[in-house]
Parts: sequence; C-alpha cells; structure tokens
Amino acid sequence: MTYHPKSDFMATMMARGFLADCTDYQGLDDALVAGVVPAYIGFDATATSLHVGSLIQIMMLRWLQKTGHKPITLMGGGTTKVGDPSFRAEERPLLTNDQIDANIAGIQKVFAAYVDYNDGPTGAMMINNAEWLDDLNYLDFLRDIGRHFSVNRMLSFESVKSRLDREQSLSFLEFNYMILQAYDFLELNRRYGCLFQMGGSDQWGNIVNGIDLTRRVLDHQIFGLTSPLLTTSDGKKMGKSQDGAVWLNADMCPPYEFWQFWRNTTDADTGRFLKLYTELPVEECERLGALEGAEINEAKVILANEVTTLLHGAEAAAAAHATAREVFEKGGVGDDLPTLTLSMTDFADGGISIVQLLVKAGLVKSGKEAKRLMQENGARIDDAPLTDAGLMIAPSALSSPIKLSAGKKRHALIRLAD
Ligand SMILES: Nc1ncnc2c1ncn2[C@@H]1O[C@H](COP(=O)(O)OP(=O)(O)OP(=O)(O)O)[C@@H](O)[C@H]1O
Ligand SMILES: N[C@@H](Cc1ccc(O)cc1)C(=O)O
Repeated sequence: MTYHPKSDFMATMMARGFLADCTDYQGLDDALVAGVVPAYIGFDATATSLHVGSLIQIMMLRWLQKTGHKPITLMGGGTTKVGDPSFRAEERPLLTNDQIDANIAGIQKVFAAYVDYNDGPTGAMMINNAEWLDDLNYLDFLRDIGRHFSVNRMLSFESVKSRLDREQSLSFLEFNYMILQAYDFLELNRRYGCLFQMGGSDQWGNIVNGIDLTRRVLDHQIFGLTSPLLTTSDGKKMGKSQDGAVWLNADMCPPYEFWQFWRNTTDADTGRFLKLYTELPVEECERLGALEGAEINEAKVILANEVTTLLHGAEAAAAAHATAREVFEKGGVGDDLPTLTLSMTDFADGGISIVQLLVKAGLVKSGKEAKRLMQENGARIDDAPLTDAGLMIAPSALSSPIKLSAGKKRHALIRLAD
C-alpha cells in the first residue's frame, strides 16, 4: 500500500501489521489528526474468556489510547442473543441470559490490563449493547432501521455467501445480526460521537453496513478498519467457539501455559507476533524476527516475556520463564508447571491408569490419543519413555510429585493432595 499516514495511530497500525483493510484511509487519517477520536470494537459473549486472536483487537484499542484517542469496549449482551453468522458454517447454539451474563463477567476482566478506564477525554469506556437492543420495539425498528437495508445486498456479503452457496440454512434470527451490529455503530455515533469501528477482517460486512446506515440516518461520515485474522495451526480462524483457542483468562490458561504458547511460536511468525503483540520498537521486532538457529529462541523468550507481562504482570511472566528454564534446560520441574492434584478417591481401584492420567492432566484429549502418543514414543514419565499403556500408578508412586510429558514441550506435574 502506498498511503503515507499522518496520524500516529494509522502509522502504528500500518508499521506493526494491524491493517487488513480500511473503508477510507485518507478520511480516517485526517479525522485522527484533527482531534480525539472515539472508536469501538465489539465482543460477543460466546465464551467466558477472550483468546489470543481477539488480543489483536485489544492491542489495537491499546494503541488507540496510547496515540491520544478514546477506546470503547462494547460487550455484545444484546447481539449474543442473536449470534453472528459471519463466515460460520453452522448456526450457533442459543445461550441463556444467565450464560451471557456469566460470559460478559468473564470477558470484561481482561481489558483493564490493556486500556485505562477513566472519565477523561481519552479514558476508555465499557458499554453493553443490551442497553439499546434489549428494549427495541419490533415494528418501530423495522420501520426506522429495517427500511434502509436491501435484502439483495445483504445476501451478497461474503460473510453469509458461503452458507447460502452450500444451501445450508441461515435462520432469520441470524440474518438480522448484520442489522443489529449496524445499529450499534449508529447508536454509538449518536451517543458518544464514535467515529470508527475496528474488528477482525471477518467483521467487514457488519462494519460497512453500520457506516451506510449512519450516513443514511444521521448523514454522518464514519469509518471502519479491519485487522488480519490469527489462524490456528490448521488454518482456521482462532475463535472462542473453535477448538485450540489460547485463552486470556488465567483460570482457563494459566500464565505458564500462556507463556509457553508464545515460546513455541514458529520461526516464521516470531517477527510478526512481536510487532502485533508487544510494544517493542518495530526495528527491534524486525531484528529479533530475522535471527536464525538457536538465536531466534531468544527472540521467542522475549516475545513470551513481553506478552505475558502485559496480560498477567511482570512477576507471573518471570515465574513462567523460571519454570520453563527449570523444565527444559535442567530437566527438572518448576513451581509454575500445570499441576494435577489427586486425592485418594481417584485411586478407588488401588491405582489409576497412566492413560487416564495423561487425559486428566490435559496432555491429551482422549484415551485413544494417549495410546497413540505412547506408540509414537511421545509420552514420558519423569523424562523416561512411557510405552506400557497398561501401567497403573498407585498412591505410593506419588510420595513425591511426578512429571508427565507429551512431546518435548508439554509437561504436567502430578501430585497427591496433602
Ligand atoms: N483469530 C482472530 N484473529 C483476529 N481477530 C479476531 C480473531 N478472533 C476474533 N477476532 C476479532 O475479535 C473481535 C471479537 O470477536 P468475538 O469475541 O465476538 O468473536 P470470536 O472470538 O470470533 O468468537 P466466535 O468464535 O464465537 O465467533 C472481532 O472483531 C473479531 O473479528
Ligand atoms: N460481531 C462481532 C462482535 C460485535 C458485536 C456487536 C458490535 O456492535 C460489534 C461487534 C463478532 O462476532 O466478533
């Protein structure tokens, strides 16, 4: 792209790899130069935590505030009742109001580590779209807002097209999602002067619809900006409702596991992740990302330390680093390793099978996977190969904790309750 931004925010987004697309680079850049700009990102309450995919969005909000603007974190208390169909092959399960409230409570916790909520001009705001969506009157809404949408156009968006092309059902409930997110943008512009919306590139259609609606209803020009999507190793978007997500809340992903995720980044992703997920200067990220051989491992440790410090604090990052050193360099066990504590009731039959233990420790998903791991010589007990799938562990074997490993990088400590 040849556009040379004038605003600090756009320059940062471009230099650090946050930009997938923007509805109007020049217009947004000019607005950002002219004054403090409120902008929002919406998060639906489909799980109790956000994940490292949505951390891209959170970092965008952090940079927005650091470059002198106002972040709005919007909880989708209303939209979650409908469920975003964008790029999803199937309809989402309906969540109860209680589940949605519990999910919002879980998701909200993480933002304060990244943005500063206060009443000042650039203070972040936390808002829930249930505030205006819950009480909408159906007929009024159809007449005031629905009339601005062309069904023909709504059907043409990539985000729903694949479902329609495959002749899979798109319920009328889901079909309304786009209109509700568009209405959010209008409402945030009306209430708080919100001037642009960010999101992952899967949100493009929803964002563009909000811009059109706001132009039609209020005659205001507003903007949209999307980021690339983080994908899992099998190429799927990392999302809350997909397997393999790495969570931000410590109760779903303890700091050590979080640290390990970053330490295990592939060589090819290291420079890109340093730019997206840390605040180290761009040149430093590029230098670190270009290291080779053993040296790039140092870059991955820096990445893990920086990202874990932002989320969980410097102390947790240092503890995770110390444990990793202990486990990998000295073959020992560190205090911070994921730990499974067994009580005597777990040994009802006098012992617990090693297959069950590998599953319980979270190192494999099923007994079948445990057996395959052993056949492939990937399982270890206190660093010795584990090949006997019939092995039973008695409480006496746990007089001191044992370490179970799956492959070279994943370990868990098994101990007996005091
Ligand atoms: N893997 C990802 N990479 C980049 N951005 C992402 C990723 N996953 C989600 N986002 C973005 O984070 C924002 C919030 O997404 P949200 O939390 O509502 O859904 P989600 O994580 O995609 O969950 P679900 O899997 O239920 O759709 C959206 O802008 C979305 O595009
Ligand atoms: N649709 C977004 C979440 C969202 C909800 C409401 C909004 O106004 C904006 C975004 C997602 O699924 O990721």
